Amino acid sequence: MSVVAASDNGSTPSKFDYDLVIIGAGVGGHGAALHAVEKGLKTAIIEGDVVGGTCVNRGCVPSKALLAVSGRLRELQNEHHMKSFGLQVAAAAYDRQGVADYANNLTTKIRNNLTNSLKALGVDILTGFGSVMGPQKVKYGKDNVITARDIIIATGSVPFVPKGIEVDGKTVITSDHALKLESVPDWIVIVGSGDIGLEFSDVYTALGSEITPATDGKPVTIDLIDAKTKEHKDTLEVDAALIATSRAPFTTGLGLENIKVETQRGFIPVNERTQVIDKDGKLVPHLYCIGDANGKMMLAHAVSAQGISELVINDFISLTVVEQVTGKDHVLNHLSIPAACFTYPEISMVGLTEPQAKEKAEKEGFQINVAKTSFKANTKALAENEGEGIAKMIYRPDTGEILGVHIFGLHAADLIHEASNAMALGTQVQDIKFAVHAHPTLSEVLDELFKSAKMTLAIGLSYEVRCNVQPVTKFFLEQVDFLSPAKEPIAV
Ligand SMILES: Cc1cc2nc3c(=O)[nH]c(=O)nc-3n(C[C@H](O)[C@H](O)[C@H](O)COP(=O)(O)OP(=O)(O)OC[C@H]3O[C@@H](n4cnc5c(N)ncnc54)[C@H](O)[C@@H]3O)c2cc1C
Repeated sequence: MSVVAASDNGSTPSKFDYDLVIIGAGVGGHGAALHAVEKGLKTAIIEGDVVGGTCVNRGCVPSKALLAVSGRLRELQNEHHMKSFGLQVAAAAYDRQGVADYANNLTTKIRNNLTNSLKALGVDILTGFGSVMGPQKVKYGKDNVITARDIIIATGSVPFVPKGIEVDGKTVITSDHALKLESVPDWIVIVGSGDIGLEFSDVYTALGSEITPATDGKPVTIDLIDAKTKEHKDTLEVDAALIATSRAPFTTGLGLENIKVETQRGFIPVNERTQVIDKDGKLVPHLYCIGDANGKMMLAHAVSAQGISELVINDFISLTVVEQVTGKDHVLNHLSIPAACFTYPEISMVGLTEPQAKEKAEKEGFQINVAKTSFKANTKALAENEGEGIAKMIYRPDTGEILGVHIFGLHAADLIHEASNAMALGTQVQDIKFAVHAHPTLSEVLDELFKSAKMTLAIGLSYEVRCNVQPVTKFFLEQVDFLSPAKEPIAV
């Protein structure tokens, strides 16, 4: 590696220290680095803090550890639920520090795994704050400059705190603080009801906090102002407030002005292939931005998918001639990426909501149908005494295209993948309904959903997808319809 003076700026280097340099070792940077090395690229990753980024250190991992513990506690404390199983449980309690340690230990373990995997594969981990100095040139730490054929920015995001709110880390906190579980306030207000706010409300309620507001003499005062009229509605006095009002991209100090890139509300503009776009609308050669910093979809698995997207890697390969590019142009379909909220019960979704699908249908001139099933009829859910839940699918009855699936119920976050994979692979309802599901499993909720869809053939015949509509049968149905138009669905 050559380390040159920081003042050596601007011109395009003729040979490079690395094939690929990634700024930020969160899930996005980590995933991209592993795949780049797999493809034979000499790769470095620059990290200003600790490997693993938000997901591992301040996001998915510790929050899911806390949810796992609090979920168990909630179940054990639910006497009615336990009795229905014929179980008697002595008063369940918890040790706050023990719960905090559990989450922290898991974080450390996964962070170490990630760091070791990078080292084992020969990725250089360069420590320090990174910035782009010019085309294919990056600075990190105090004065170290390296060159790279390609650069990926994967600098992620930080909690967004609206103006006027002062975070002190003790009584007014963000998710960064809350995940350490240094206290369990009696009365806490969660500002923001996105997935982070909802998940923390699950954790705190299970651990005994009161999420609704509060009595006098408390350290935190919250004024409720009507967002539209600005009229003062109420004042709450509580022990603590968790500010969970979304995330802001972490893109300051990245030297974007050196490559004529202007952020949009802090996000780095990219095209559908995550190539960075400059202020004149032109692509910046050899520069990509993945993950929360581009704002396309602020979820760990979406970030990883962007990082390992074949297009990005193929592009590097073609440049480094490690392999021949097969000409595959893979653009990640963000609509097929599932999202989940790990509350009790879980919520998951993929694709369009019903209003979004309606809008698209009106614009493009097609019909949509909605199918619904309940967990109440699912044997496994009933055996678990968890029959509360629904699944819903929005689809095109003329083509069988699945437009969106939403699930609310036990293990919804796991169940969604059958739908998201179907959408990613373009599988249609009339095909997936033949897939066989083991009994008794929760996956039968989706099986029922697919089977309950009602299709309409192009010539106007309705039939239930429950029948075996292979191409020959379809043809037969069409003939029947042609000879003697049927008004009622025909079940075969
Ligand atoms: C409480 C919480 C729970 C979440 N739960 C889930 C979940 O269940 N499922 C899910 O899919 N997503 C979840 N997320 C979102 C998920 O964590 C993020 O989408 C994901 O971590 C983004 O990855 P990233 O690689 O883009 O950025 P990050 O993970 O934020 O990583 C960016 C890295 O870049 C480093 N960095 C930044 N700037 C520089 C610089 N200039 N130089 C050097 N290093 C730099 C940072 O230190 C950081 O390590 C959660 C988030 C939070 C906050």
